[in-house]
Amino acid sequence: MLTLKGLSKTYRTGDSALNEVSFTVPGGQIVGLIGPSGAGKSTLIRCINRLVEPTAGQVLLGNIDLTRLGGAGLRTQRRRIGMIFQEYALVERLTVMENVLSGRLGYVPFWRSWTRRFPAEDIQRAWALLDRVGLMAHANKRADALSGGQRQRVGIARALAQEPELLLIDEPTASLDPRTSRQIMRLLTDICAERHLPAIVNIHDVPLAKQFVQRLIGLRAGQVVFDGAPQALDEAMLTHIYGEEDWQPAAPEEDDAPPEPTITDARALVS
Ligand SMILES: Nc1ncnc2c1ncn2[C@@H]1O[C@H](COP(=O)(O)OP(=O)(O)OP(=O)(O)O)[C@@H](O)[C@H]1O
Repeated sequence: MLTLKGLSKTYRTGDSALNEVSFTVPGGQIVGLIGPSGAGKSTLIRCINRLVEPTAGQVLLGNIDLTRLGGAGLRTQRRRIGMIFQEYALVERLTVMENVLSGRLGYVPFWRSWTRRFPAEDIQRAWALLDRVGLMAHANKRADALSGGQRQRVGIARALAQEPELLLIDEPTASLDPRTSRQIMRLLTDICAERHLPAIVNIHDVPLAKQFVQRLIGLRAGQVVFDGAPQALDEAMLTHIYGEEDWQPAAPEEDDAPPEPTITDARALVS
């Protein structure tokens, strides 16, 4: 379980990016984080894994407050957080298997990682994960030979190889077509449920988020202005969160159906 208590961040420039953000994400739940550009979504994700130093507040993973840690303690606790990125962040010249195993690097002694000698149980775990994400047949391919959807599957398997207790997912589908985006969101929600993992997904595509997550949190100017089920997120609330900014993604190409003929068109056909 992840709990944020009064999390705030003011950058040195004076920009107040987060203002007293508090919420809890129980195991198995994916929260979709939405909001206009500059609302503080990336800052929130980065304050959780301490890539950005919060100005105030607590980040509790289980019962450990990550904001109090530094040095080795922080490094150890960061292993508990799996990250999944928009641009996958794979090592292109390494194989799929090697990329997945790199999720274990925080656990193996330096000399082993340097010689890429991973313990047998790590390799077994990596095979099981590749099976789960549907990439068994691609284990020995180089990452740069994969499609976008396959790369994101590697990114997911790598994050899981870490055996995380929390997933932070940043725009996982922003580089993917609509169909692949739905497959990736389905895989993520299934995996979180199976493993009882809490997750936060920063997502621009509100309709896609509404389709797959059980809970949405809307940020506006660093504050939580919506926290609830997708069904409760109506047009009025979306306008409140986004103001003038458009929350609709571009019309998906594959769903482009020919326009329904109007009555006038139909008459023209029979005349
Ligand atoms: N390194 C930084 N230094 C100073 N201000 C920053 C920094 N990073 C972000 N900000 C400011 O903090 C606020 C929140 O930015 P953030 O990137 O978290 O928003 P976001 O919701 O992720 O936006 P987007 O959807 O465009 O990525 C903005 O006002 C931004 O200008």
